[in-house]
Formats: sequence, structure tokens, C-alpha cells
Amino acid sequence: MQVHVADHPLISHKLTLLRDETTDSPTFRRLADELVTLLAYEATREVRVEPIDVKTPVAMARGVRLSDPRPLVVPILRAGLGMLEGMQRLLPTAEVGFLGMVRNEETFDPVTYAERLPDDLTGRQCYVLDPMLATGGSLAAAIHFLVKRGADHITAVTLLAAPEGVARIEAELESIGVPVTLVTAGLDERLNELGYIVPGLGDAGDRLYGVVG
Ligand SMILES: O=P(O)(O)OC[C@H]1O[C@H](OP(=O)(O)OP(=O)(O)O)[C@H](O)[C@@H]1O
Ligand SMILES: O=c1cc[nH]c(=O)[nH]1
Ligand SMILES: [Mg+2]
Repeated sequence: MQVHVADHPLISHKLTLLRDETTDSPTFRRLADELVTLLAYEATREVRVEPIDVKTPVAMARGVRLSDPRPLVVPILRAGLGMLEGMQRLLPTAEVGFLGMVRNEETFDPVTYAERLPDDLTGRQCYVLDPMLATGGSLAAAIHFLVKRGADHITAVTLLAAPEGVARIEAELESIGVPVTLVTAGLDERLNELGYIVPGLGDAGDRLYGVVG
């Protein structure tokens, strides 16, 4: 898997504020949104385009436009929803599909409670959004959903990733069978015994939207 850890002082600055436990929910949402827009630039480096000609006020010019079919952006609910607008700012014409997943707190296995994806993703580039790649269970499950429908190019965009999660996706790449790229604002040290990223930022969903039972 190609792993791009963002190396930019503005991204590091915003990520540091995001980690801070005193950062409130409205600020956390704004920072997550800003971070995704910065990450989207790197994440879309291989977005497919086709040549077109355009008439400027002066002359004809050769340019490009996004190819059809348009990319599909898939936020993993809940926390991934906090990254959607930031991504759409750069890819306004992308389609959006949804996956709802929650981790079992004891086994860390993802439970899928919602799925709204196009049936046929043949030839589609897909961008999966989830702030946290911890054990990698949720991202692996999301990738399998997309590949089963025919997606042939997947980019995951995260705010933080743990080495354990990266290793898991790498180990599953053979069964995944399509190239996967990870673009993340930070790669942290490890997971703790509760499956949280260390030092991390806590529970991204709770920090974005509040604690639900
Ligand atoms: O890599 P993993 O070990 O699978 O963990 C990461 C997942 O955990 C979090 O979601 P959570 O289950 O807390 O759901 P939420 O977004 O509703 O808070 C996070 O947003 C990822 O989806
Ligand atoms: O650190 C973590 C791990 C999983 N999910 C989160 O929201 N945070
Ligand atoms: Mg959560």
C-alpha cells in the first residue's frame, strides 16, 4: 500500500489543535473539515482526467476535465461524515455513497449498520473517508464492500492512523486485489488495550458529534 503521511506545517498545526483534549466540538469539526481539504489535494493526485480543448478569450488551449464515471466518495459513519464537506469542496461533482459502521468495543470487529452504495462500481475510483484507522477492521470491511461491487482504485483518507491498522490493510491487500493508497495527516505510535490510537485524539465520533450510549 502506498502510504502518504502529510508533511506540512499547516497540517501539523491543525492536527495538534485537533488532538488537544480542551478543543471543543465546534472547533474540532472546523479543524477536521480544514484538514480534509488540505489532505484532499494529495489524495486526488491520481484522480482520472481526460484531455479537452477550451477556448480562452485569446486562443484555444489544451486542458483536462475529470473523467466519467465520476469518483465516488464514501464517508464511514459516524465520524467520517465530519470529513465529507471538506472533500466535496475539492471534488464537488463526486458521487457520495455511505457506509455506517461501529466497532464492537470488546472484539474491535466492525458492525455494519448502514450501506448505501451504487450497485455497480466497475471502473470507479473511490475515496473512503474515516478520521481514524485503528485496528484497520472498519477500513478493511469498507474496502471489501467497494471491491465486491467492482471498484478498481481506492484511496483512504484519514486524520490519524496506527501502525497496526496500516499493517492489517497491507496484509489483506492480496485478497483485496486492487491498489489502495492511504493519505493521512499523522501516523501515530500504537494502539492501547482499548483499541485507541496513542497518542491519538480520543474518540473522533464523540468529539465531532457527542457521546451516544
Ligand atoms: O480501525 P478500527 O479499529 O476499525 O477503528 C476505527 C473506527 O472506529 C471509529 O468509529 P466508531 O466505531 O467509534 O464509530 P463512530 O464513528 O460512530 O464513533 C472510527 O471512526 C473508525 O470507523
Ligand atoms: O483512537 C481511536 C480508535 C478508534 N476510533 C476512534 O475514534 N479513536
Ligand atoms: Mg466512535
